Amino acid sequence: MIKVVVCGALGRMGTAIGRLVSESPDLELVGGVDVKAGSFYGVPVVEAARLDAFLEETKPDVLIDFTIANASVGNIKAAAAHGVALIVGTTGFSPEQREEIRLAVEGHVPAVISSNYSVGVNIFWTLIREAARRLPEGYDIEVTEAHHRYKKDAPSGTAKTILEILDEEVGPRTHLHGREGMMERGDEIGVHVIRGGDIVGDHTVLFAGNYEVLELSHRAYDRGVFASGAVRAAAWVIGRKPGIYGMADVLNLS
Ligand SMILES: NC(=O)C1=CN([C@@H]2O[C@H](COP(=O)(O)OP(=O)(O)OC[C@H]3O[C@@H](n4cnc5c(N)ncnc54)[C@H](OP(=O)(O)O)[C@@H]3O)[C@@H](O)[C@H]2O)C=CC1
Ligand SMILES: O=C(O)C1=N[C@H](C(=O)O)C[C@H](O)C1
Repeated sequence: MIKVVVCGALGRMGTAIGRLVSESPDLELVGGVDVKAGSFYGVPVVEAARLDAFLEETKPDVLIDFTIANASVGNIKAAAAHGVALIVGTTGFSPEQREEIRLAVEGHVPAVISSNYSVGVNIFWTLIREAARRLPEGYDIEVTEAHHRYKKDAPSGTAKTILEILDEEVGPRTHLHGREGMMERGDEIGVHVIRGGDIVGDHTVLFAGNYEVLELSHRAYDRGVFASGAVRAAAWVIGRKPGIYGMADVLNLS
């Protein structure tokens, strides 16, 4: 059995992941970590300050982290120091934090890090790459994302991954976050963020040319799509060489 600890256990994603791990025949949920102690699915959730001691006591094979960027970096370092494999779904990292994570992980433990664990979004990213590569010059590009009212980071991690893909395929362009007032369109990529209600996660890329618009969209209806991807990655990551992997590796898309 693969022993799993979930960081952010009492959050929206931690709860969904904990349930799937507890129901899996191949995985054993040994506990959770959150800001406050508690329990979930019959196992303890310990306070964040006890993470090191908890890893020492429970000796998990994998730690799944869906918390917040500032907390996640420390959780990743703790797991790597204990030789625990990682699945990281947290978004909103700064470039400096990404570098800290890379240094903590590379050469130490295998880690899957993805801004989106759904199968659909991972296919969506390949379609965006293909469209951006094939369309001739002259198409304007706009990226829109919508999420629930509680989401803290903006734009979403998925939207940032989309922008990375577009930059790779069409060359780096300015990312213009919203528009207001008088302005002429240049060759920027417009980025638009919507927050409201209980929207699980919508992303759209629009390529607008003369007399035609190509629009690619993905809509998640339930967090289960992210949770099941993260749990699938947890089973996959065991036994891999140390280093950073993406969900495309798990799904064999690359
Ligand atoms: N990659 C993907 O597929 C997906 C990624 N996400 C990302 O996952 C993250 C979590 O999302 P979501 O579950 O909606 O957020 P929630 O706020 O519901 O859950 C996060 C949980 O982490 C807790 N937390 C904060 N600091 C720590 C810490 N140091 N150690 C342990 N737990 C801590 C929070 O406690 P408290 O509330 O008390 O601060 C909260 O319970 C976000 O970054 C989000 O963007 C979300 C969905 C899919
Ligand atoms: O916070 C969320 O809810 C989500 N976050 C991820 C992101 O920032 O891209 C993935 C998904 O869209 C849901």
